[in-house]
Amino acid sequence: MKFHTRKWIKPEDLNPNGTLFGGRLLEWIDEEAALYAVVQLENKHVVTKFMTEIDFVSSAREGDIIEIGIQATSFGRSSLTMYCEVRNMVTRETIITIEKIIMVNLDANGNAVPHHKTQIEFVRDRLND
Ligand SMILES: CCCCCCCCCCCCCCCC(=O)SCCNC(=O)CCNC(=O)[C@H](O)C(C)(C)COP(=O)(O)OP(=O)(O)OC[C@H]1O[C@@H](n2cnc3c(N)ncnc32)[C@H](O)[C@@H]1OP(=O)(O)O
Repeated sequence: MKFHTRKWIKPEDLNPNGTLFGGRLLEWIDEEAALYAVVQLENKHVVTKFMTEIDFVSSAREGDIIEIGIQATSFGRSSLTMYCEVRNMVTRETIITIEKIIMVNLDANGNAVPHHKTQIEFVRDRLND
């Protein structure tokens, strides 16, 4: 799995306990998964449909750098299922895992439509075509 995005934990990202606010992390993950789906499905009309249980394994503190990893695990007809792991960039300690994030490919009217994708594609290969 590639960890494409790094975040530096700032005071505005903290909860009253002084650790990373879970809602902020979920926002970052949702955005990362949406962008991953946009690139894979080559369509900017995607929505989050479903997430499995979220397991906050450990936390992060102000000044920590975390990195977000997303990996496609299956391609449906209109859906894309992804696995997510967030870890501390320095210690490699896992912060959160999400077994399944499902994004759905939409048309301009917001209806689920087939994406005709079956495997992970790399942008560099598309540029070579
Ligand atoms: C290079 C370009 C630069 C441009 C750069 C622009 C970047 C710009 C990025 C913007 C990215 C924004 C991303 C924002 C992310 C949100 O904020 S999304 C907001 C929150 N989500 C929503 O509001 C979604 C609301 N739900 C819906 O609209 C409808 O449920 C949906 C998604 C259209 C699906 O409708 P539906 O009638 O359920 O459709 P249906 O065909 O039955 O199911 C569709 C698929 O979902 C699956 N599914 C349905 N229900 C479930 C379920 N409960 N569990 C699991 N799977 C399910 C089905 O199995 C099906 O999968 P496939 O078999 O087709 O693979």
